[in-house]
Amino acid sequence: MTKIAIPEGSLFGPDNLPYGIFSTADSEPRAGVRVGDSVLDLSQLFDDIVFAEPSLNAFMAQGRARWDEVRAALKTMIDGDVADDAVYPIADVTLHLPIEVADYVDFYASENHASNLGRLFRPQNPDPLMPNWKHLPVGYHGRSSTVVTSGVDIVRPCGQRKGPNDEAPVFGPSIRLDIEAEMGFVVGVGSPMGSQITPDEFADHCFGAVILNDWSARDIQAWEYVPLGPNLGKSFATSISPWVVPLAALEAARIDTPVQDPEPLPYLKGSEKWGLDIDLAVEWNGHIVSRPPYAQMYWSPAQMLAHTSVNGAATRTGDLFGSGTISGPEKDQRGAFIELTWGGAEPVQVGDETRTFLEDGDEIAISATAPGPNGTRIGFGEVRNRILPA
Ligand SMILES: O=C(O)/C=C/C(=O)CC(=O)CC(=O)O
Ligand SMILES: [Ca+2]
Ligand SMILES: [Mg+2]
Repeated sequence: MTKIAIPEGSLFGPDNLPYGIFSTADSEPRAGVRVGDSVLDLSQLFDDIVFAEPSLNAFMAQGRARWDEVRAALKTMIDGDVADDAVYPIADVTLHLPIEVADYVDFYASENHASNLGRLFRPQNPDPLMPNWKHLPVGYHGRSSTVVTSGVDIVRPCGQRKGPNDEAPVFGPSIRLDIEAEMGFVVGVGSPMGSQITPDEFADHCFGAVILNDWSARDIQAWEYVPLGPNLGKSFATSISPWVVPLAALEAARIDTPVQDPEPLPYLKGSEKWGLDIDLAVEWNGHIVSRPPYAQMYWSPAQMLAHTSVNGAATRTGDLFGSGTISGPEKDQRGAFIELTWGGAEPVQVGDETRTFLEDGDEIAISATAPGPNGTRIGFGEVRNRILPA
C-alpha cells in the first residue's frame, strides 16, 4: 500500500482529480485519474466494468450522482493508502483520447475574437459583430472523427484556396495554417430528441472540460465557407487535452459572464453562474505568445448547451462542444494567429524567428489553469501537437 505523494503546489491535488484513459507498455487502455504526478488505475480501485473501457463514455453515461460518488470515494482513498498495483508514475503511462466523441460543435463565444475577425474580414461593416451575434451563440458542426489528443502530429491539410490575386482557385497545401485556443465541454448524459436542456440543467449533463485546439486552415476556410460555414478548413484535425477536468472541480472558478446586452431570450437565461475563470497559455515552439482569458467569454457553456438542444435536437454521451477561440482585449491575449498577426500583416517574434502562420515542424502547446478552493489552483494539463508537412 502507498500513500500518494502530492508535490507542494501541484495543479493535480485532491480538488482536481481529472479523468483520462491511459495504458502502460504491457497493458490495454483503461480509465485513470491523475493525482500529483501519479495516475491511479480506476479499473483496480473500483469494482465497475466501466473503468476497464478504452473511453470514459460508459462512466460518463452513469450520470451526475455516480460522478459525485466516485469523486467522493477517490478523495477518501487518496487520504489513506492506495494499493501499489493501482498506482503508476505519470512518466510511465501513455495517455489516449479520453472520450469517444459523438457530435462535435464549435461555437464563437468570444466578443473580442468575433469583433477582431469582423474587423479583419468585413472592414466595410460599421459594426464588426454580425447582427445575430449578441442574440445567440453562433456555431458550426465539426467533424468528430478527426478529434485527436495531445502528442498526435497534425498533417498540414491540402485544399482549394483562392487568394485576392488568383484568377482561379488553386489546389495545394494550406499556406495559412492556424490554431484556435479554446476550451471544450464534454456531455456525459444526453437528452432525447424533442427535449430541451435549460441553462440551469447544465451540471446534470456536462461531465467536464478539456483544452481544445481547433486547427484552422484560413486560406481553405476563406474560399469555402460562404454561405454555409467552415468545412474542410477545420475538419482535418481538432485536438483536445487528455485529462477531462470534472465540472465539480471548477466550483471555485465559476463567475458571472460579462454583462449580456441585449438581454438574451428566456431559453438562454439561467439563475446559475457558468462563466469560468480559466487562464490559458499558448506556447509556440517553446515560447509563450498569448495568454487567453476564458473569464471574458460572452456566452457561457451552459448557454451553448441550451442553444444546441432548444430546437429539440438530441444530445448524447460523448458530445463535445468548443467554446470558440478565446481572446481577451489585449494583443497578447489573442487565441488565434490570424488575430495575433492581424491577418499575417504583423508577424510575431517566436524566439529568434518571426512567424505569421504555422510552418512545418512547429509545435504548439496550449495549457490552462483555474482557481481551486482556498487559494489553490488546478490544472488542465496541456494539448501539444506538431505540424508535419502535407
Ligand atoms: O467571422 C468569420 O468570418 C470567421 C470566424 C471564424 O473562423 C471563427 C471560428 O472558427 C469560431 C471560433 O473558434 O471562434
Ligand atoms: Ca473554432
Ligand atoms: Mg477543427
